[in-house]
Amino acid sequence: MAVSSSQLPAYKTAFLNSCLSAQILKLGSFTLKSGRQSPYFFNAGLFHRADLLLTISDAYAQTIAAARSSGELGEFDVLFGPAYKGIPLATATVGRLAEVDRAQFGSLSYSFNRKEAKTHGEGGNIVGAPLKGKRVVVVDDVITAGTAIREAMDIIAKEGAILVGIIVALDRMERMPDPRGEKEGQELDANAPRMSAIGQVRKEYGVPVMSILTLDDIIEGLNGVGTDEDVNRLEEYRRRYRASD
Ligand SMILES: O=P(O)(O)OC[C@H]1O[C@H](OP(=O)(O)OP(=O)(O)O)[C@H](O)[C@@H]1O
Ligand SMILES: O=C(O)c1cc(=O)[nH]c(=O)[nH]1
Repeated sequence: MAVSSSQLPAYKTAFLNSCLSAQILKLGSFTLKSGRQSPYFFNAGLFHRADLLLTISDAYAQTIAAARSSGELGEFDVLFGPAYKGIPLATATVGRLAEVDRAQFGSLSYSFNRKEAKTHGEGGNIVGAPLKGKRVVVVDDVITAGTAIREAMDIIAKEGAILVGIIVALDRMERMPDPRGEKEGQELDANAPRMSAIGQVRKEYGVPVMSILTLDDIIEGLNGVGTDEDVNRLEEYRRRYRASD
């Protein structure tokens, strides 16, 4: 299955094709951390091969560099990768940014958290650059309900750092879970529109949240390439869970 959409920029098409050929983006039936059943899943753990790691770190680096040039993203000192999948992503992206523009990005650092604090040796749960007083961009794979990104932001605040922006590979564009529960097959209340976790973070923290791909891009790319059944399932999921922002 090879995507060649005239509606998507070339870099998105190339990234989408890499994700499909390495089965990083899979179609089927998956249970998300939020409990939702999804017809697609983005497994960033599969960017382990050298050429794929270069592809994704280049996509993050180009998106960050463009946002810096346009002024959308302010100055920053550290890329922070939340454990676990954010760790190789932030680390590889720091290296790629220095290759893209050594004068501007050569002194950037990476930093990440341990899920469990270390009690011997250097101790603590931050590895890499200490965060105190530093301006930080978070690099992660996916934001769905926002649980993981909020944990990352709590760490940044606790360490005394300043959040400047967030970048993810995929914006799933879905509404935050309804605290009253969401039963399979039950129509979600159209009178109670809910924002995406990304929209909520943008509003609450006033920082840019950038993504390389969105669910709209995936559907656009797969139109006429994937099976009708797969595309219909994606469209139905988007219709059901679409966020209000
Ligand atoms: O927005 P959310 O609903 O929190 O879901 C998205 C997050 O969940 C997964 O990470 P997970 O916390 O499972 O950790 P991992 O990186 O160790 O896989 C995934 O990698 C995203 O970061
Ligand atoms: O919501 C999730 O748990 C989730 C979705 C997705 O596409 N990829 C992932 O790693 N987690």
